[in-house]
Amino acid sequence: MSSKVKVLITGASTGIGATYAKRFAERGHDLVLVARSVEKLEANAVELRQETGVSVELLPADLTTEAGLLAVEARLRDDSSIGILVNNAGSNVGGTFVTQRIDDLTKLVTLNATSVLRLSHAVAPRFAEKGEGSIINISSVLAFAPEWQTSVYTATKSFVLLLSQALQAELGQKGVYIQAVLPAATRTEIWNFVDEDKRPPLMEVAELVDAALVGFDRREAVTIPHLHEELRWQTLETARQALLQDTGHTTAASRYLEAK
Ligand SMILES: NC(=O)C1=CN([C@@H]2O[C@H](COP(=O)(O)OP(=O)(O)OC[C@H]3O[C@@H](n4cnc5c(N)ncnc54)[C@H](OP(=O)(O)O)[C@@H]3O)[C@@H](O)[C@H]2O)C=CC1
Ligand SMILES: N[C@@H](C=O)C(=O)O
Repeated sequence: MSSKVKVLITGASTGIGATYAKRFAERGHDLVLVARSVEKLEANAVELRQETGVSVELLPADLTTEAGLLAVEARLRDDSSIGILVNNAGSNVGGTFVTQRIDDLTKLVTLNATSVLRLSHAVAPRFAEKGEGSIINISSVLAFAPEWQTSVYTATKSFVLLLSQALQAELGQKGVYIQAVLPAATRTEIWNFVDEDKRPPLMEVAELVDAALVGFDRREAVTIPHLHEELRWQTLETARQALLQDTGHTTAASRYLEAK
């Protein structure tokens, strides 16, 4: 049993989540791994136990179902040894808004957004009470790019970013750390829905996660590993705050006043 806090990672069977599992195991954290594919989870668990000696528990769950969400929420609420939650599970769907099936879109929202909300809410009271605990939410740079790709996926990633920033504002003062990680194109199976010749240049997943963990160790609120010019993010945030400061008027802006 590790003396370090236990880490629960969703979407830990492949890609970014599986790499987070490897890295946290290498740091000596016991793990709880969540995904649908028991076979992949078991294979990862065997390798991680052999390589690092940490405890690895599997919690197979489909986070687009009520039963799956309830099972993981209960574990997060009841297991006080879990001190880090990585909300990573996510998917995308191909096609355009008008061609995508609404069932697929509602599942996408449940996985990418509702699961982040519900699992964060399952741990936040305990973390706040204890005055410590971390939540890593995997958003995307597409949170800034509604015109770039499928609309609903982008909207879910904007939700994750804004929720993370709001929770950091509320819970940071109580000792809880919330990190929003915004990857850009990274080599994982999520790209399977895009033809190989249509994919952008991809960052290797270990490079992405290692950079994100540097941000985590620095307690950075928003971590954007692909963004080389940090000033671009800082400028966006400054402009956002300035916009908010200019919305306290009681009369409409002159550009909306019709000539009398
Ligand atoms: N790769 C990239 O370019 C980028 C990825 N991201 C985000 O990174 C996160 C991880 O994605 P990535 O590693 O790339 O993709 P992968 O497809 O490689 O991994 C997705 C993970 O989520 C799990 N998952 C999918 N559906 C469900 C479900 N219904 N219930 C529970 N788990 C589920 C999968 O496991 P299983 O199928 O076994 O359930 C898998 O472990 C996502 O949130 C994604 O939006 C953000 C920006 C860029
Ligand atoms: N392309 C998206 C993943 O599918 C993303 O960059 O978030």
